[in-house]
Amino acid sequence: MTATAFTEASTSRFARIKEGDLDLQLHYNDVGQGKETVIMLHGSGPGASGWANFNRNIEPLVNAGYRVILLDCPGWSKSDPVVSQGSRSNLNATALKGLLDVLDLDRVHIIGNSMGAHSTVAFALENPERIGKLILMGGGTGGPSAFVPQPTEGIKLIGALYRDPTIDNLKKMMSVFVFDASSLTEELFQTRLDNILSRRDHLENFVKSSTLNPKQFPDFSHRLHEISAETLLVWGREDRFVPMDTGLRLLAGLPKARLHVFNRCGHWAQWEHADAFNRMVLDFLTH
Ligand SMILES: O=C(O)/C=C/C(=O)/C=C/C=C(\O)C(=O)O
Repeated sequence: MTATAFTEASTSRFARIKEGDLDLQLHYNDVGQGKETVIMLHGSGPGASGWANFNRNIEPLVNAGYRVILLDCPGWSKSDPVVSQGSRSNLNATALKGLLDVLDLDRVHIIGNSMGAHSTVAFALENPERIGKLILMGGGTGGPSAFVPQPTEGIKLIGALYRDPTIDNLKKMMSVFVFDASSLTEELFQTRLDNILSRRDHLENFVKSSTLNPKQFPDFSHRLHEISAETLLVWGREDRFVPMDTGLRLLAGLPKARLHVFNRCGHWAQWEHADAFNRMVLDFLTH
């Protein structure tokens, strides 16, 4: 399958899952065919989706012979709404388990971005037998930063955008999201704003969830040693959302982790440094 052969619409799928406390419809994109499957889990920004977060990363994996599945987490994009009162990392992990069972997938590699990385670690702790290799960008655990006051400026701007979804607030958030804001086009802003405004229920539920439990992403530091999977950590040196020392904490705790830090990179390494990121991921998965 080549780049022009697939689109968001042509790969769009829905699945009903009943798993733990969850009984809902999930949306996902299913691209390519292959013996090995790579799951991609997006971050928690308003209007995020698997496709929005990873559209620069699908094709190289598909061309290398992987099946790629992009899950829209509960409460995002075309998946059903949800209010999260406990750990959203674990809620997403439960949803992923439900989807893997529906799709009859025993074991998968997972690429998680920010919240998606927190959820990947939650999934790995709950389902160690279901994981191959892990790639975590800009996340993997909640918890404190030794250097940066929290909530960070980026997370505060995400909150402002959820409460007041205007183009100005979107641009404010995105301007600290990536290192080089001049790489963001008006088309990207508009697409993202359309995604945001098309699901006001998701926005309201996110605000409600954060009020019910401000700590949606628990600190897994004390359990990281339980994860035996090979793990590639990828961070932006200038990440203003989830500071780089979170990556050092993961590196110290995960027994089989290595860390790559991109210079001139914010919170969106897989998009800001897509070519280098894609090469690194393929190398990591194949060797
Ligand atoms: O609060 C956290 O630890 C996690 C924050 C995020 O997951 C933010 C992610 C933002 C995106 O990936 C996005 O596309 O908006």
